[in-house]
Amino acid sequence: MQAMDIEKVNSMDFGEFVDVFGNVIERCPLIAAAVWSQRPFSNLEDLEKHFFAFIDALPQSGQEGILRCHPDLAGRELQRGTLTAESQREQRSAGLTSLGADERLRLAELNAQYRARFGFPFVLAARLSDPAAVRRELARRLHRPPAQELRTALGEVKKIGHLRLADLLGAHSARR
Ligand SMILES: NC(=O)N[C@H]1NC(=O)NC1=O
Repeated sequence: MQAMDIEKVNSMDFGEFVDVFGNVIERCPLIAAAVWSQRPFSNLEDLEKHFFAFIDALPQSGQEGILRCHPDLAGRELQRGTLTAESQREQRSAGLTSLGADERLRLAELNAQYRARFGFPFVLAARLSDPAAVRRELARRLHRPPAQELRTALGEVKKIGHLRLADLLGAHSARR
């Protein structure tokens, strides 16, 4: 899709808005549906603020639910080709689509350990990473206290959402 300006966003009806922004937060179109009610938006930052405020206002069960909507990095969905277009692109840009079998297995083991410990999948903004960094971060975050890890993981969801929004609105931002 072509980049658009904020006036265009503000003129969208509900259906169009959810079509365009429904996957800013992976597989959580409900968030875009709720954000639509907050229009008009003054700019990209303002729009983004509403997505993030919705996440922050959720109870812990809802925040964990958001994390659970994310596919594993280099996991079964990638193998099967059932990732969302956005996730596919992000995982490819991180080099996760061209891993050797050993590396894939190692990541699958770490992902399984992480999920067993925290009850949600390991989430990281893949576009800002590469296979070695993914493995390193997974191994490091695996040992953190659950409350701290939940905050970190939601921070990664926001980084992913920021990059997806910036793509849609054609903003050139390298903010992490
Ligand atoms: N598990 C996980 O982090 N998944 C995601 N990360 C990312 O950049 N795109 C995703 O789908």
